[in-house]
Amino acid sequence: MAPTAVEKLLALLFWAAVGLLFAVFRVLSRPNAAAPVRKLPPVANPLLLLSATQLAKKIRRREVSSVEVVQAYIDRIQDVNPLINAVIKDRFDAALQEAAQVDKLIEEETDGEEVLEDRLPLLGVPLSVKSSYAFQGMPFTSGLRSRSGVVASVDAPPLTLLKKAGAIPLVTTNTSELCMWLESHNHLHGITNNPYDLERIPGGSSGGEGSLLGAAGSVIGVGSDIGGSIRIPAFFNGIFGHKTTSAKGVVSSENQYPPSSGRHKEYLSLGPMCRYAEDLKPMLKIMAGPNAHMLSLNASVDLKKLRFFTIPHDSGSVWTNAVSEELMEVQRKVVERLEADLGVRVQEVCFPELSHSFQIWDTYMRLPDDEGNPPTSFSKLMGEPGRPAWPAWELLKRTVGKSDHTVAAIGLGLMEWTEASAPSQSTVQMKERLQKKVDELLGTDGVFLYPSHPRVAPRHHHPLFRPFDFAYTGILNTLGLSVTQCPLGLGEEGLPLGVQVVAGRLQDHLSLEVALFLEKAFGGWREPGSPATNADGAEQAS
Ligand SMILES: CCCCCCCC/C=C\CCCCCCCC(N)=O
Repeated sequence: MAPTAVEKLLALLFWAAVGLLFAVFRVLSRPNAAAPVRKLPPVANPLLLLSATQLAKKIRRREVSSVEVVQAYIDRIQDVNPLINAVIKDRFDAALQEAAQVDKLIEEETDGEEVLEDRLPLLGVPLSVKSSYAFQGMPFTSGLRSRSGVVASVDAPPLTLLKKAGAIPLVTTNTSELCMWLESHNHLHGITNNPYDLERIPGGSSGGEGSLLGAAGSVIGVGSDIGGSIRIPAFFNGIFGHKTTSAKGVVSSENQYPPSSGRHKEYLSLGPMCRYAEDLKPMLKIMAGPNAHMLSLNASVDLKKLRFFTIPHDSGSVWTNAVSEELMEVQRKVVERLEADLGVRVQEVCFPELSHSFQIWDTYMRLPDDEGNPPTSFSKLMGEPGRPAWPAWELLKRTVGKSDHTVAAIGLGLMEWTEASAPSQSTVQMKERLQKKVDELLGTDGVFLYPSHPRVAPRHHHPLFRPFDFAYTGILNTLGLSVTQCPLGLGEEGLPLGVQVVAGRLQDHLSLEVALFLEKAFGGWREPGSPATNADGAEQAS
């Protein structure tokens, strides 16, 4: 699968042009060295350091009231949001009223704690919601200026299920424009910052969720992922995120904006994002509702009996950056811990087809659905009803600061013009070969480790100059696998490290179990802004 001479030449020209543009960007956007470095305030309230599972238990036992927990999160959001800009809109007053009703219900409950746990497992626990989910009464904009003022009139099904389980939504959070970029920036709600370094990106498209969770402004949240939109923000913000097996609607993707079309329904996965690994499984169980049985979430998993593999990189794509040494090193440490603690052998494997991850993802994203309906074009989604946007015109307008769209969205619109009308047969064959190899490797008891991204959280706008690095996550959507993004401590610059834990289709219980192990072994989420975390830049990964 070595690149052809033509591909090498194209890549050379592309990277030379990008290098030039980047040099110009650096000159124009030189940071003000004299500006004080702003940091998040440390977490003062110990309630913010408990998992949703523990909070729900304490609320049920009346050791703490739901009002106290909700108020603690409101206070934290008010402290951190001016720095991270993760929240689009809050509903604090309504949430406090709902929390008071929860406390009253518990006060009057006579059926006992277990019945309550069974019926309402998240009773009284605060929740944050990505704004691509319809959330009744809240903005439903997907970062599009033309949708300013659009308010959802219903709840998306997974949100309905979480509310039914007793969770109390506090806020809706920012995304990239049309949820299709790895930086959460749009010209309606602004730019969201990474809580570990405000000059860096929180990832996207569920970047508002990632940032707020990383900042301890939320304990559980929900995201969506068609190319990495749960896992990239989970990685950059040091939290857990689960991309559910992509099998048409295990977790319903109804009432999302943009709505999925073409093959997107098959690759879009909705799933939980959270700070504590023990919340992943209960959340997913709730979000999947009647389909939860498809994921074997109740099956017990003996990690010692699993087969483990590690894939250190994408076999040398000419379009992605090389995986940094600190990320390679932390993945090696995971291998060592698995081998030492579980007595398993972790085998290194390599799939040359991964070097074409971007081409495979891109090709399959453009395919029609089973009825032959192609996906809605990006330019159409960018425009207004009946009036698609003209990306070239938008680019001209952007140069004079007059476009409603971000450079990333305009770039994606322009890229559509370069696409051939028929998919490349060699790419389709390559994907089929890769799918077969991966399915055989994983079976129903295999798990592999794969880098989440080649680098830790980049500085704002830098992904424009490395647009294909998301292929490390995107390829796993096309392959339809279950993937849990796990944090692994902080690296040299005080930024979160992590890895993707990948299991076969519908084997979500396996990657979720490995996440619990890795949280114990590596310490899970670390508080940004705490003196312990920030001493000399970082607490190193164990
Ligand atoms: C200047 C803009 C660059 C244009 C070229 C872009 C080429 C890359 C193509 C697609 C990037 C998609 C990024 C997807 C990130 C996650 C999406 C998701 N919702 O899961």
